[in-house]
Amino acid sequence: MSKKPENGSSDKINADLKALRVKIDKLDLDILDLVNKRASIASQIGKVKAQQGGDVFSAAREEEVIQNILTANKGPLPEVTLKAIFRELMSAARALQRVQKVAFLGPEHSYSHIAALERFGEAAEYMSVGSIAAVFEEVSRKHVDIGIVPLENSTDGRIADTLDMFINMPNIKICSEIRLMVHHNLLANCEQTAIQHIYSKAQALSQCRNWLSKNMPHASLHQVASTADAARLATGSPNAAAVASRQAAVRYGIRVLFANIEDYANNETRFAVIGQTDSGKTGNDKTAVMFQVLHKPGALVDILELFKSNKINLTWVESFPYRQAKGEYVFFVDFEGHREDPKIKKAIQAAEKMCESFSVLGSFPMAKLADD
Ligand SMILES: O=C(O)C(=O)C[C@]1(C(=O)O)C=C[C@@H](O)C=C1
Repeated sequence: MSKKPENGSSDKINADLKALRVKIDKLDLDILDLVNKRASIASQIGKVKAQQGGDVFSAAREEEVIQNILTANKGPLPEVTLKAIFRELMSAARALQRVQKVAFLGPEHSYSHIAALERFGEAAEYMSVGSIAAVFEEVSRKHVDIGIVPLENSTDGRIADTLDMFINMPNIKICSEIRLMVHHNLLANCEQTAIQHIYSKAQALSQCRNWLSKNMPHASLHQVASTADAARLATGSPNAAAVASRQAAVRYGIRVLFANIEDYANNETRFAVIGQTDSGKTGNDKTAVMFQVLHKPGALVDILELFKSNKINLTWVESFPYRQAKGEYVFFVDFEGHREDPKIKKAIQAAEKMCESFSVLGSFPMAKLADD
C-alpha cells in the first residue's frame, strides 16, 4: 500500500506547485511579449522586402537563425524542440509578410506533405496537387510561391518524374532541400491473416519489398497514386491493408498493424524546394546543376576533371535519358559550395563552355536530417 503524504507535507507540495506555476505564468507573458516583438520586426522586414521586390522566404537567413539558436542553446531543451519552435515562429513571420502558398504532391499526409509542413509550418497555405508535373506547373505559373518535390530516396534512388520536369522547365530553381526519414507502416482495420490486398505508392512498396515478401507472401500488391490514397482505400475494407505513414493512419482512422516495415532503417528521401529564385550564401551550401556533354570521347571525364581540379566535392551524380533524343543523356550533379564562391564560379564558367547545354538549378543551404 502506498503511503499518503502527511497533511502538512501535501500542503507544502501544493504550495510549491503553485509557486512554480506562478513563475511559468510570468515567463509565458514575457515569451508572449517577445514573440510579438519578433513578429513586428518581421513585418517591418516584409515592408523592406516588398520595396526591393525580394522573396518572402529566405532559406539562407532561416538557416542562419536556426544555427544561431542551436549555437547559443545551453539546454535543457533539445535541438529538435528548438528547431520546431523557431520553424513555427518563422512560419508565422512569413505569413505576416505575405502568406506563402506551397504546392506539394498530395493528397494530405503524403510524405511530401509531411516534408512541406516540417519546413514551412502551420502558417503557410498548402495546395495539394495530383502529380510532380503539376507542382512544377503551379510554381511556373506563379500560382504558388513554393513547390515541394521528391528528388531521391536512399533505397530506391532518383525520382524520375522530378528530373524529367527540371529538363522540361530549366528556369525553375531549387532554393532549399529537405531530408526526411521515411518510416513506412502496415495499416489495416482487419487482422493480418485476413489481408489479401496491399495498396501503396510504387516507391513505398519497393522500399518495403523484402518485409512484404517475408511477412505477407500471399497478399497481392497494388500501386496507387499516393500512400495517403492507399490508407484511405484500406480504411473501410475487410481484407485490405496500406503501406503509409503514421500521420495517414491517424488521419484516416486506420490501425498501425506493423510499424517501421521499411527494408533499410536509414530510409531517407531528399526533397527539393522549388521556386523562381535560388538561395543566398550561408557558407555551408550545395549547388545543383544539369548538363549535356558533347558527343566526343572523354567529354564527361573532362567535366568531372574540372570539379576535381577545383577541389569541388560532388555529393550526387545521376545520368538520366534525354527523352527528346534517343541515346542521349542529361547529367544531374550536386556539389558542395555556392555558385558565388570563386572556385565554383570558375568551374561553372569553364563547364558551360565545354557542354552542349548547362543549367545551374540552384545553390541552397546544405540540409541536415529533419528529425535529427
Ligand atoms: O530575415 C528575413 O528576411 C525575414 O523575413 C525574417 C524571417 C524570420 O522570421 O526570422 C522570416 C522569413 C524569412 O524566410 C527569414 C527570416
